[in-house]
Amino acid sequence: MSTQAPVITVDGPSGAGKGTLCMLLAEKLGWHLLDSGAIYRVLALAAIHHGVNPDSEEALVPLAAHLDVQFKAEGDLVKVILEGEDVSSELRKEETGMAASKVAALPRVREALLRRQRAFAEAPGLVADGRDMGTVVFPKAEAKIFLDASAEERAQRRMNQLQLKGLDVNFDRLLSEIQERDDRDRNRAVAPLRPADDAFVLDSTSLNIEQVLEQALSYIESKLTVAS
Ligand SMILES: Nc1ncnc2c1ncn2[C@@H]1O[C@H](COP(=O)(O)OP(=O)(O)O)[C@@H](O)[C@H]1O
Ligand SMILES: Nc1ccn([C@@H]2O[C@H](COP(=O)(O)OP(=O)(O)O)[C@@H](O)[C@H]2O)c(=O)n1
Repeated sequence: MSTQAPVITVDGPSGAGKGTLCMLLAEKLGWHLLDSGAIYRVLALAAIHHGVNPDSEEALVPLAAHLDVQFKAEGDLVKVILEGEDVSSELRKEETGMAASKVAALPRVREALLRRQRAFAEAPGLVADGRDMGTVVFPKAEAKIFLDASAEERAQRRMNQLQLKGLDVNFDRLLSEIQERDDRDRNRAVAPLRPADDAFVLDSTSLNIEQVLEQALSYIESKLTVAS
């Protein structure tokens, strides 16, 4: 990898707080942000929109290679445009996350998306959110965080988040969906979810967002000179 810009990776399971932490870090540092999960989610939506079988690696690879997606920052929000259509709200649905974890288990699909993800590493730096940012996409990243939390805490966070959006959600169903996705992400043959050997593992189960940010920043400051 010939990346000039420094990279901070944040990997971990669904609901651990990666997106929240990455947004705060990117804002504080003035760095770019890569939400790699959104790319897998967009691909899953593209497959659904085009009637492509989400189990067919053969059919998904060309779709992944030519994915027409734009991320447009609007204030605090990022609008996701797939083939000219705003798919931002469809993207965050749990069923889209589930479909994403199925397409993400296919090795050639991951391969087809590698270059697109690495292209985000531009000056002054990149904060990258995902499952394999520190292990596969940016193995030479300057700082690597693995953000975790118990499955129950993550389901509770997701439930609060969906309720705030006015959605009617069931805790047991959310918990089992999160566990099913965890199992698929952790046990796939390629780029499984796991901490990089040199990652700082941060368990946020009993930490609030400010405490997570504080611990992440103090780790990053020990690795880089830009965060102070
Ligand atoms: N440490 C924390 N304590 C409580 N809630 C949190 C914490 N970190 C994030 N959250 C909340 O949990 C929800 C899921 O966080 P998010 O950043 O989307 O997780 P992920 O990107 O890992 O799936 C959001 O509503 C977020 O505000
Ligand atoms: N770098 C990444 C990011 C996401 N993914 C897959 O995409 C799915 C959705 O990722 P996400 O980060 O948007 O999900 P949440 O953590 O927000 O629930 C995950 O369950 C993974 O299967 C991946 O395989 N590799």
